[in-house]
Amino acid sequence: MAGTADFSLKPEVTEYLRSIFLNKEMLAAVGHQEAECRFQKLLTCLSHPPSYTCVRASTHLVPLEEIQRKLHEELKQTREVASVQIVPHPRIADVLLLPVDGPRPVEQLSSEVVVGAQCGSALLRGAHVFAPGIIACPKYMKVGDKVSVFSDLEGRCTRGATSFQGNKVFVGNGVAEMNRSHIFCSDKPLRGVGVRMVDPLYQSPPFDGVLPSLVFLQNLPSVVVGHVLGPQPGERILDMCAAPGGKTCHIAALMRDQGEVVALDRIRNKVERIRQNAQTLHLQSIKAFCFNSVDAVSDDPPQQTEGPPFPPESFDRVLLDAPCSGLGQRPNMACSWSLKEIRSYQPLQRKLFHAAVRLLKRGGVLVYSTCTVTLAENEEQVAWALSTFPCLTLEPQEPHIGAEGMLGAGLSLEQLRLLQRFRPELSWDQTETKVPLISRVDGDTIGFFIAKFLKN
Ligand SMILES: C[S@@+](CC[C@H](N)C(=O)[O-])C[C@H]1O[C@@H](n2cnc3c(N)ncnc32)[C@H](O)[C@@H]1O
Repeated sequence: MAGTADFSLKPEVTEYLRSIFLNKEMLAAVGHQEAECRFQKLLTCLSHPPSYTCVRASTHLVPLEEIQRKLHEELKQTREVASVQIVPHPRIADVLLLPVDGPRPVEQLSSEVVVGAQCGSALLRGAHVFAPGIIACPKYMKVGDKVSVFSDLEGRCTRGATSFQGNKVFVGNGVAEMNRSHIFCSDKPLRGVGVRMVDPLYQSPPFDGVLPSLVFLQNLPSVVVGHVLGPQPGERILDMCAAPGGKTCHIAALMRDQGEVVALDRIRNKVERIRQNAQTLHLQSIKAFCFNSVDAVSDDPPQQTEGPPFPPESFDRVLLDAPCSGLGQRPNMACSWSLKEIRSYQPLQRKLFHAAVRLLKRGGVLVYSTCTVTLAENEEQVAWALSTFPCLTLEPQEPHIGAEGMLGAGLSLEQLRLLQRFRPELSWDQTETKVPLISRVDGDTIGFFIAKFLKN
């Protein structure tokens, strides 16, 4: 495939991931060759975007067909998108899908701009190059010049360089909106678009600010989480790690904004984002607080305030969308984290899990989710939870459109069947570009994991 290479990781992290995907249980089940092949496909597909953009529609405000029509009109009129296909998801009633065009045959130019790996990943999702993301550009680059944009995978390019021969990947062509001197020699803080992408490797519809109260950009597995939690009008729900509030808002919408959704996050300015998103989507049942959820449960007599900490058994349902190593995110061309950083999440997730179980009422539902692919943060956490909390049992999930849980953590086949792991590597096939969008969507997602528990 033209353009992007495999997901670039520190060698120790690649080896760690390989040991997960080639674990003993997996090798016994599928054999060495198939396990290795799946692992290689995983590394490749993580560096490419899914073949569609997923938006969650505000069906608590307006019927889906009307949102689909409005979105169509809006993209055609204000964004001047000539033809746009918008398809409702066949099983999820509040999801619209828009195909991404790519990888497109784009010819490389002689003038090169180099950006950081994070910026490069954003370009694959349809962004333009913001000036602070530019690391190198031609010596005499001026406004209006046509340039090819490359992503520096290993962070080796020197800021201000005029060229770069290291490990880089082509992400498309654009037009400079700033001179080189403005980018590298200005005293003022750099702002704004430095290169406008006119011929990106992947073309997705420009979404920023489109129908803000009616459509919300969200990965398909993240939308599935809200449905699996199954919130009902009038209930009291806790979202323990909520910012920026995508799932919080979905939960409130599924409850028709009746009841209470308590959203906690440890980072203050991120909590503000939850409030902004709730306001934009006209949701009043959300109460957001800045708080460390590890300490969100207290045996002290209840305070008069409505915020945390809360007495045990305060909530009908709890969502623990845990902070995680994020290795399922797509497209992601490079991750510079050390193995120590990747492995640091399991203990934190367990502390959060303890609080989650205590805060949940008996008969209540706990959903645990991550956007990563490791066993340590997914199936191993489930095995640990089932042995640590005898009151918990695994529950079937609806909808269940992803794969089963992965072998390797000692869970039974029956238990694995109750888990939902989105595994893009299982259906990744670079030759099958003609398969209709609707047959591809459920397999072509970010890497994601969902477990649903009942507290007995
Ligand atoms: C995976 S993100 C959540 C995404 C969010 N659920 C959504 O759908 O928009 C994890 C969040 O957990 C927050 N976080 C990390 N540790 C936390 C803690 N101890 N207590 C509360 N929030 C925490 C992070 O700030 C981050 O916003």
